[in-house]
Amino acid sequence: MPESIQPNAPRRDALEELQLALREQQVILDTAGVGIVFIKNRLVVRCNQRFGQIFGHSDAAAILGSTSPSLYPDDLAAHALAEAAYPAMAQGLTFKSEVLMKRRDGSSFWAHLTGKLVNPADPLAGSIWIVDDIDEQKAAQAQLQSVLTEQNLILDNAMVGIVFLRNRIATRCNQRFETLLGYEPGELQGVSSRQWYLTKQDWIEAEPRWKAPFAAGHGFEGEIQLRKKDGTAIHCEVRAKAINASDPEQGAIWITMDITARKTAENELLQARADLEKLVEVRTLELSRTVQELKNKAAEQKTAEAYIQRLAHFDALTGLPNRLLLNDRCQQALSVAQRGRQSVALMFLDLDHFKNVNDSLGHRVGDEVLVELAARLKAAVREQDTVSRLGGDEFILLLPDTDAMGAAHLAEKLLQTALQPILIEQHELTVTPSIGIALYPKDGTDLDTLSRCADAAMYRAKADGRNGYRFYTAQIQAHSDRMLLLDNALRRALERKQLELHYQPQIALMSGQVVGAEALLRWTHPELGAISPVEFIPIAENNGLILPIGEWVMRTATRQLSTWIARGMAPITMAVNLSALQFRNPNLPQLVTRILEDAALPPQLLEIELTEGVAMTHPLEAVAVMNELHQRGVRMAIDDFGTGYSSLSYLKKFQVYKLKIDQSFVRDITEDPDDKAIVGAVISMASSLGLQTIAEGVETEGQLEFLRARGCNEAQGFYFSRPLPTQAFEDFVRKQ
Ligand SMILES: Nc1nc2c(ncn2[C@@H]2O[C@@H]3COP(=O)(O)O[C@H]4[C@@H](O)[C@H](n5cnc6c(=O)[nH]c(N)nc65)O[C@@H]4COP(=O)(O)O[C@H]3[C@H]2O)c(=O)[nH]1
Repeated sequence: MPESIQPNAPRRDALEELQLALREQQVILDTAGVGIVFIKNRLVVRCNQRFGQIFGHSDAAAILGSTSPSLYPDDLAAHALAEAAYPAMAQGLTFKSEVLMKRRDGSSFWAHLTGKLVNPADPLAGSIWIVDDIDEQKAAQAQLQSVLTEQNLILDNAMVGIVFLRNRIATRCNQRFETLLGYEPGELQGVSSRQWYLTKQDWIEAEPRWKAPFAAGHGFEGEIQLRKKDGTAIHCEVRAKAINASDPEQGAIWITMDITARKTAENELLQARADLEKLVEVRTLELSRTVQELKNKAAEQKTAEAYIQRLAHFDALTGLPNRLLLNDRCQQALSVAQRGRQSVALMFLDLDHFKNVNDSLGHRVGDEVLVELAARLKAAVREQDTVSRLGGDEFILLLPDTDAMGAAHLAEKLLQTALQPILIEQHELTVTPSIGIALYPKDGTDLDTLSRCADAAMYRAKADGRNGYRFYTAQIQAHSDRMLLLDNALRRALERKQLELHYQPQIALMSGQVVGAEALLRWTHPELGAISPVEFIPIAENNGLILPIGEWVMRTATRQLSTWIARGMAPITMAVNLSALQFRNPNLPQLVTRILEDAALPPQLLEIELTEGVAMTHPLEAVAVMNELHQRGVRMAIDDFGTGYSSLSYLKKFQVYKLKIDQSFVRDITEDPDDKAIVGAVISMASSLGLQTIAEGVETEGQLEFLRARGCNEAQGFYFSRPLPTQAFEDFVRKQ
């Protein structure tokens, strides 16, 4: 603004110099970045272009003449400035201040004012003011300030600990960081971060962990354990970043969170999970054990059920079907046969004298014989046939679609098969079966009837000499019907007093005197009449009735003898037959003693007759029982001697008193040289063993003479007398 500043110098040179100086000054003023104004008498007297621009004038001249208060927002502000500035300026000082000023459009702006009086000694000479528009700078400052304030606010209220570290020294931190580590406000200022590491080693080792990411411009994140002021350790999660990656000297900001509680919770959670896993493992193990146990139980149960099923349907010893299964199969076979008009054969097979095997060799050997026989029977039949075992040595074979010829053929085959020796341990055994056959529909249409028929036929086969087979016939039917009838009738015979004893005299051959009586059982049925003991004794032995009947016989006979003696008869012996079943009763010796005591009879007057078979089946036990009876004074006789096969060695051991020569030898002794030889040998052998002999079935004088000549001690038979009723016997004795 050269035209704005008019020089006033009188001298030309000086004037020119002045003008030059003024021009220079004007250039300075015009190019100055700040507004410069000369105020006099509160009026803008002169100013540079910039001043005008600052106040909103495009031309500085436009502002000339304006009052200085108009440059301020209001008079009050103008007055306050004047109050502040003029006293200092009056002292020649430069006044500096930042004040709010007003532009032409009325808007305020911040300006930096520098003022000086032209002549401090004369304030009216005016003043020079330099106005620097610092509004933008001010705004920026304010903005910065507000940002800083916000930052501080954030810093102070942050929920995480924040620390600024430079060269690992805390330059600043928020309160959270201090409380996190248990320090008072300001305590950590300027403190090395070593302070909050657990050990120096930790602190040293931590450095490379964050240095590398910082250098790469990355942040660092990690979990570290820090130490509180009181020494306790806390778990912290830290995130850090260099303030300026390219200048590590500027330090880094570290954000720290106490995650001890979380960590503890996590650890607890981990522990809980581990515990849970362990528990689950244990439970799983327990469960799997339980499952296994259940499986085992189920398997056991299945096995048990299968076993029960087997037991229910199969014979445990041989594995053959039992009666239950046989019933089933028989029903099926019969209904098939009925539809197809076929014949079915039912075969009963029973081993002859099997009891002897059991009795002499023991049940184990007996069992093995049965197992072997079962296998042979099974191998001999067709697949559709059923071989079953009812128990003991009884087998039933069900043969579907088999007629008489087929059954006979198979029976022959079975007899041959059974005949093959069976080797058990050191024993070579041969068993023979007796077979009875019944046919559907001829003999019966149901299992029960067919069974009865086959059973009866089997008994026929046994009666006919064993080791053979018989078909069921009408004759057998009649026989088996009678057996059944007798069986039933015998059950009531004792109580109905249908039994009676007859006595057959036994004669001493030297003196001809009656020295004994054999008690022989008689059964007279009201309808059936007299029934021979030969017929009913086997039935009684079979159904067990022989025990009470036998006891009755012994009691009656001994009592009778006692009565006779009481009536004056010379004492004789009373021979009583004893069945195998009675002999096997372990209480026999006591029973005999009791009976003798009851009858008040001396024991030596009782003679117990045992058949050879009875004594020989269990020789050792027989010896024991006989010893016992012998010790009690009872005498024993071996009945039917010669029909069996007594071992001489046992004979010596038995406490036998007498041998009774069977009537089958006596019958023909007058003619048959063999019988003569046998009877002669028996008598001399008995004599050499110190045994008495009695011959039974003596019918003729010739027989008697032979026996007497050979030294037989006694005899009985029709030649002397038939068995007699009580009174008749008494009469017989008296008459002799
Ligand atoms: N041919 C012929 N026979 C003669 C002669 N003398 C006697 N007898 C008969 O021969 C049998 C002898 O009896 P046993 O051999 O013990 O044979 C007896 C015996 O084994 C059995 N018995 C009879 N009574 C009893 C008894 O009370 N208990 C037992 N367990 N069995 C008995 O019945 C079988 C038959 O008895 P019984 O019919 O009384 O037949 C008797 C008898 O009457 C004779 O000169 N010639």
